[in-house]
Amino acid sequence: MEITKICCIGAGYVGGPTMAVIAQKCPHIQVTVVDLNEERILAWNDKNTNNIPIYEPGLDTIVAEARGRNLFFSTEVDKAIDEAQIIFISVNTPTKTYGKGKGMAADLKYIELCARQIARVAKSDKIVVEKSTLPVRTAEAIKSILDSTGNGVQFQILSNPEFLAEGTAVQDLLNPDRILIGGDTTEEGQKAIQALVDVYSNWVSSEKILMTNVWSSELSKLTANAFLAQRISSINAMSELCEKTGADVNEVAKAIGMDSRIGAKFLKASVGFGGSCFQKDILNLVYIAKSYGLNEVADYWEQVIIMNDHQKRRFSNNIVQTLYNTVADKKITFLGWAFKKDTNDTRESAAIYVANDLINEHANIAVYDPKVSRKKILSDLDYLETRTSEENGKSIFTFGDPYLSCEKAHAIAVLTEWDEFVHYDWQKIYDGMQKPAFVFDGRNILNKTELEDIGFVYQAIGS
Ligand SMILES: NC(=O)c1ccc[n+]([C@@H]2O[C@H](COP(=O)([O-])OP(=O)(O)OC[C@H]3O[C@@H](n4cnc5c(N)ncnc54)[C@H](O)[C@@H]3O)[C@@H](O)[C@H]2O)c1
Ligand SMILES: O=c1ccn([C@@H]2O[C@H](COP(=O)(O)OP(=O)(O)O[C@H]3O[C@H](CO)[C@@H](O)[C@H](O)[C@H]3O)[C@@H](O)[C@H]2O)c(=O)[nH]1
Repeated sequence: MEITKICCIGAGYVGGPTMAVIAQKCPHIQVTVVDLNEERILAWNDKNTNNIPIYEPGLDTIVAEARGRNLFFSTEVDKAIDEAQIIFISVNTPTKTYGKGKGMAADLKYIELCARQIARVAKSDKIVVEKSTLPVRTAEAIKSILDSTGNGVQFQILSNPEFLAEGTAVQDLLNPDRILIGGDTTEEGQKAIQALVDVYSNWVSSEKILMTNVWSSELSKLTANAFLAQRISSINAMSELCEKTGADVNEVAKAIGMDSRIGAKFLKASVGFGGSCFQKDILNLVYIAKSYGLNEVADYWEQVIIMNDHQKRRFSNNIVQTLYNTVADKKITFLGWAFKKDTNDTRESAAIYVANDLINEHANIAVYDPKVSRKKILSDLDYLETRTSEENGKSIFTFGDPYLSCEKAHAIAVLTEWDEFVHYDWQKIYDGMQKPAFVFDGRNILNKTELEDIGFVYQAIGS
């Protein structure tokens, strides 16, 4: 089957960049990204590609090249579904905040709505691709909804999880480690797999395209995130032991990372991992394991989250303790609010939880982040429902200039590893601060010797 029209439901951090790259690499395919969120679609269509809703290095250039040619952003969901041969579902699958599985299971209501909408609208055969991260066996539920229409339309469901990391999304999409496609072993299933393989083959070599059954594909995504997050919690656990013993976690990470069986990546100790995926996907994995009665499996993975929560809490406790057991009315400057560098995404960022703890201790928090707005910071805190929006507003001070944000501060906490923080004039910052001037480096990016020579009291993670 020659694919000429693709539609993607969900113009978020996955749908937007993924479809932009498909459109760039497949000029013969019309790619339409649809979303219910009008504001988001308007921003994707903004004449100035600096204003697209997602900040990812290189994304604006790709959008500028393909948009209007074969890449379209629209709120006309029905029309796009009707026209497309392949429909990607890239909607959000957050942790449930209500009912059975609250706080653990993935909320599949948006997925189900998509399936029902496709079932209602489709008049010709479609390949439906799960791009969102989903619990293993979700394809079964989607299939059941799609096959109940009685209108004779044939649907093939594929699982094609996305492995991009934010901040490097464009590079990850252009040069993926692998493309995973799960589908049925039937002849129709194999044809559908081949149609999707043909799309990716426009820029990904065949040895990187892996085909499995649907359940393996769905579960591989949760497994990959669990393994990645586990490495961070493992090194963070060691960081605490390093602090007690005089070992240095950076040295330990380097030493173990040189073992080719362990590998050097994802061993950076930090204030704790954030982002919309790791916690959500591990909690989902834990829930699935429990639902099959696999309590040891569930407990094993839950420990990754417990360790991460401990790491965030340890960081805020240490700030309070070091500042003579009180931060009340003190100015603590946060450099960074995003969950990692090179993204404007703040979901589950460690900064939110550290700020929340310090506001409980009556600190004033000054924030500078090159890509995150005051509105976003306040909504992140409001979401925790620890106190009123008004109270949050009175505790948070945001700055567009990093030097101003540090003026008269009692302490600086580095929450995101933005490159620019390393290159600041730290002498100038020191001169403007209260003394002793403390720096708590939650990302281990600053030069300890240089800072101590200036006069800072410098504390990193794990040394
Ligand atoms: N963010 C990442 O880096 C990443 C990477 C890999 C996989 N994932 C997975 O991809 C999925 C999407 O994540 P995201 O970060 O892009 O989420 P997101 O919240 O940024 O985007 C989802 C979009 O879907 C839209 N939407 C929801 N229901 C809809 C409907 N019925 N019709 C039309 N639009 C609808 C929302 O308005 C939103 O704009 C999740 O399952 C996530 O786990 C995310
Ligand atoms: O050694 C490390 C590596 C990462 N982090 C932190 O871990 C979090 C997640 O980082 P990263 O994995 O790079 O970004 P995400 O965009 O969350 O990407 C993860 O989650 C995505 C969504 O499922 C997957 O597609 C990706 O493969 C997976 O890496 C961030 O807070 C990082 O600062 C560390 O603390 N130490």
